[in-house]
Amino acid sequence: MEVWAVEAGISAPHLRVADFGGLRGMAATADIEAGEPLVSLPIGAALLVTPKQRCPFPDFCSPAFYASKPCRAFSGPYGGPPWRSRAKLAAALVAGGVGSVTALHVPLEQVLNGAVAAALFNLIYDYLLSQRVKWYSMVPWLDLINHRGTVESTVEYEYFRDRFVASTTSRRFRKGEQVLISYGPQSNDSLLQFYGFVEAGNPHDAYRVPDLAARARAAAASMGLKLQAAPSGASSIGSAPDTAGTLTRGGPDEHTLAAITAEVASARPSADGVTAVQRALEVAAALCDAELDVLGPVDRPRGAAPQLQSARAAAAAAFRHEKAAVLQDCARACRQRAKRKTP
Ligand SMILES: C[S@@+](CC[C@H](N)C(=O)[O-])C[C@H]1O[C@@H](n2cnc3c(N)ncnc32)[C@H](O)[C@@H]1O
Repeated sequence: MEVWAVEAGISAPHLRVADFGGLRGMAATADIEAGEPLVSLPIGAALLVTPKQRCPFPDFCSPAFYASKPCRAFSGPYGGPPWRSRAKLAAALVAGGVGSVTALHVPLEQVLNGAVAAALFNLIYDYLLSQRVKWYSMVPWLDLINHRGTVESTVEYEYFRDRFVASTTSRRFRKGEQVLISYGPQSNDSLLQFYGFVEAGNPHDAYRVPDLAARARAAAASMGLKLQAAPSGASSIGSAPDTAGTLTRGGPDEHTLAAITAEVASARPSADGVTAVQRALEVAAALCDAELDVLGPVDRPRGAAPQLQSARAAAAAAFRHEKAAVLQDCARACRQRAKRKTP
C-alpha cells in the first residue's frame, strides 16, 4: 500500500500506520508543528462524489441513495472542477469553434458569441454550485487518521495544484504520538451513528430533552416553585415547532434557555434580586439532576466484563456514560452561572 501511495503521489512524510490499544491510526514519525501539512495528495488519488456526478453503479446502489450522499465520507465545500478539466473544456470550445468556421462556414462572430456564452454559463454554474453544495470524498491516508473533537484541523483543496492538503491548526504532535484530526464539531449521537464510536469527554456532545416544557415544569416543582397552570397547547415551549431542548456542557443552548425562562416566568415565590434568567438556570440545573436520575447508574462496566461484552453493548454503555457527564457538567455550569449577576 505504501508503494502504491508513493506511485499515486501521496505525501505524508511524518506519518506511519500504528496500533493504539487495538485501534488503527497514524503515529507521528517526527515532531509535527501546528499548521504543518499532515497529508497531501492529488485529487486523482481520492474517490470523489461531485455534485454533478450521476450514480456510477446503479446496479449496486439506487441513484436516490447515491444522491443522498454517503455521510461517513470526508466532505468539504465544492471547489469546482480542477483547472485541467477547465482547460479541456476550453480546448473543446476552441476546436468546435474552429471546426464550425472552417468546415461549416458559420460566421466567426456567431461562433465567438456562442463560445463566450458557454464558458460564462459554465463558470457561473460552478460558482453558484460551490456556494451551496459539498463534495464527498474517500481520501487515502487521510482516512487513516482518527478523530478528537478538541483538535482543530483543516482539509483544503488547492485548486491550481489540484491536491487535498490536511493540516492541524491548533496543536503540534510529538514523535511517536497519535496524530488526530477533527471530523467536525459532532455530538456523540452523530459520531456513533455515522462513525460507530463514542468520544470520551467530547466537547461537542449534547443531551436532548424531549418534551422540554413538561420536564422544566416538573423540575421547577421539585424546587418548590409554583407555576401558573399552562392551558393545554398554550405552553411557550409546547407551541414551538420543536418541543425538545438541548443541554450542553456549558448550559442549555440559547433556544432552550429562552424557552425555560418563558416557561418558569410565572414562578412563585419570586426570590428577591434573582433575575428570570438566573431562575431559569436554577431550574435547568434541577432538570439535569432529574435526567440523571432517569439515566440511572451509568458507570462504565468494570473487570472482566468489557472483553465479554459485544461491541454494541460497550458503545451503548459508553454513550450513556458520556451523556451523564454532559448532564453533570451542564448542572455545574448552570449553578455557577446562576450565581453571577449577568449569567
Ligand atoms: C476515517 S477512519 C480512521 C481510521 C480507522 N481507525 C482505520 O483503522 O481505518 C474512521 C473510523 O475510525 C474509528 N475512530 C476514529 N476516531 C476514533 C476515536 N476517537 N475513537 C474510537 N474510534 C475512532 C471509527 O471506527 C471510525 O469509523
